[in-house]
Amino acid sequence: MPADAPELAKERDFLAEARTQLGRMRDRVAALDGRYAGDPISADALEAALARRMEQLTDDPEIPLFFGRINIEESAEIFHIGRRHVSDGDGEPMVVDWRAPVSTPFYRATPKEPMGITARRRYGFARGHLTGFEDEHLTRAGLPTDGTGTAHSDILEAEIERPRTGPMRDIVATIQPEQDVIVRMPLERTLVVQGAPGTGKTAVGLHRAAYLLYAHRDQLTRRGVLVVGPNKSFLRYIRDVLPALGEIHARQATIEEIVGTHAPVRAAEAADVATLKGDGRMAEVLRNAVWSHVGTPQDTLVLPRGSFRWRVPAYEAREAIEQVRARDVRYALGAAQLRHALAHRVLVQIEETGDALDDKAWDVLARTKPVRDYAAAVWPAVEPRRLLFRLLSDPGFLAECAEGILSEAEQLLLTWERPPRTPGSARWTTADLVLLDEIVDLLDRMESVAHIVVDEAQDLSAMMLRALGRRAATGSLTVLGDLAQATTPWASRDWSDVLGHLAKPDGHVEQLTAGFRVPGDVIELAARLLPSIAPGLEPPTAVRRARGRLTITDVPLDDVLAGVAGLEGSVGLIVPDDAVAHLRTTLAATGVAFAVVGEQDDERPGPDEGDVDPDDASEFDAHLDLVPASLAKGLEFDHVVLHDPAAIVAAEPNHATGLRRLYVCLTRAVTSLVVRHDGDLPPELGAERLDETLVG
Ligand SMILES: Nc1ncnc2c1ncn2[C@@H]1O[C@H](COP(=O)(O)OP(=O)(O)OP(=O)(O)O)[C@@H](O)[C@H]1O
Repeated sequence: MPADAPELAKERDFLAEARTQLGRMRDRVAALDGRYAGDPISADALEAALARRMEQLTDDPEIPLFFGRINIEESAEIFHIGRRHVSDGDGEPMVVDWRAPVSTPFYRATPKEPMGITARRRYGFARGHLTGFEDEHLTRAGLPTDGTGTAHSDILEAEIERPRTGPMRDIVATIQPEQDVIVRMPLERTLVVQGAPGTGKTAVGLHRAAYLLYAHRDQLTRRGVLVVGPNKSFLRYIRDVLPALGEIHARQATIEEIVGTHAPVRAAEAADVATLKGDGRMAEVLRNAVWSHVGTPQDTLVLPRGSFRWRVPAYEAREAIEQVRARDVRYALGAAQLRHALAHRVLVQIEETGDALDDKAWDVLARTKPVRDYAAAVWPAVEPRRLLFRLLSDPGFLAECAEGILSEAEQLLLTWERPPRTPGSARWTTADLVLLDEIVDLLDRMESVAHIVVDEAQDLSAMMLRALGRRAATGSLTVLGDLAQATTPWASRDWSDVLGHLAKPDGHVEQLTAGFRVPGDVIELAARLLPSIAPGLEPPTAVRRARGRLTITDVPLDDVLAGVAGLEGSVGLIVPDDAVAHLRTTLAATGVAFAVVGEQDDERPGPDEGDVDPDDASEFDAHLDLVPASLAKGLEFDHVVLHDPAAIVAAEPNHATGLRRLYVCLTRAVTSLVVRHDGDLPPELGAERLDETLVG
């Protein structure tokens, strides 16, 4: 970093002035009074908007107001770039938002393609204090480069190498060109981002959400943005990222929470049953099941009106049904349209007698009891839970709906062995709720949000993807995932299938290849599994300078834990799920403070509801996290102790899935990884080829 003291002093003055101006902006908002709005509803909305604006303008002294600067060649203007826009008293920008178009060259300019800027400056900060800067001149030849056309940056390197603590942080100061291209893709584009572990998929997806919220503020806040993650612990891990970028309007949910509005999940089921329920063919079965309710009228509709009795013969009612069905509308709308079609036939007869009737009269006819009763008999209302209950408990009905779609064996697999007595007493599983979601949508079109970011998407079944696709029917999606990390039996093998199930066949696949998390040695070990689990996929290229520390050992776990106890940064002890309870007790006995990832899912007692150990840390804030292997996905820790890999593999329904789970667990480490085994390492790790020095 250059020791250019006068320039550094100038930048510090600029920072102080920017802070003053931010304070002024905040004071101005504070002086506005929502109560003077025209009516109470606008007043409430205005008050809420002002409160939000105040929140956005809050100055956190720990967070730098800007992290970069660019010099524009043509105008000779200088722009400081930060998390939010700050203007001076005359409305001139002092700091521009990182998402503004003017900021793009900060992320993407190279000496080869300077994008209209002459220089880029990056700032070093420590707890909000400006400590230095480094300049990169993009139009001067002969610069040292790292081979990618970008000069080496110590500040960038320090950010990438920093020890990890706590939940995930934003990467706004160091977004890389290949990542920035994805972040700023147009809203209409549905994208899949395939990337090996630690290539920044989650970070990129969240920054893309923040970018889209900025670039299409009205549309996105009105119609909504949804971030979907694999489980609640993961959502807790990422929950601070968007608020740190000033965005508090994105809903974050798991797929279980999304479909959980239909009924509570009360049971789990065998993998083969859940897999079949997640199969895309189920959509066709459910469609048949819903539409099987439409009957063939045999009787005449008779509608008494005054002294007349108007009639619609059965063959005309059949015709009306055909016409409505040909429109391919949702089932419930079809029922309403049938009532109107029947009423219309009566209307025409009345008009033929010389009576002129208007549309209101048409509506009234459609709502008369004889029309409603007749329509309800041939196009009855369908209750989703009742329908699914029937499908899973009545083999005859299932056979009718699944004919030519599911084999007899598959139908048998779907049918409940011991059916519950009523739909109300059914113990629904997650896969059932996804089916209910499909039925609800067959009945009535669901509302669509403007954009969905879905993480770990490789693990979703076809039916789950359909549930998300319909929620973005008039919007778009950013789909993040890694086929090599697929650990559900219903996972996708191909991104074009995923796009098909999302009903976005035109979406396209982007790749991220640079690994920001996992050090080289650890990648090399994990990559040995790739030929068995995802033959077409490449490991990431480690951009981290640190090679990392990798130890493979069979010494007792206590000794390993003693070895990592004093290390700086977070420690994740990843263990087979069924070892958690035992290790929890063992760790508690040692008096070490730790948290169990996922434990917060089961409502912890409040302060007045029992004894909460004050030493109990909450996950991601603790130095040591005990992590069930099934919840390791998406997380990272400075130091990982991976306990009993053979048992982690064996816990999965098949060996390939077990190896993928192991791959996920092996790739959580930022600095060091200890693989602790009992002499039974999975052969795919190539233990015989392990370097002597690694084997502790
Ligand atoms: N441009 C960047 N600058 C600094 N750090 C980065 C950058 N991109 C990613 N990282 C860091 O790399 C780590 C991994 O990122 P992230 O979790 O988004 O990767 P991922 O591809 O989603 O991984 P996984 O497949 O394991 O879920 C995070 O700590 C993230 O902050």
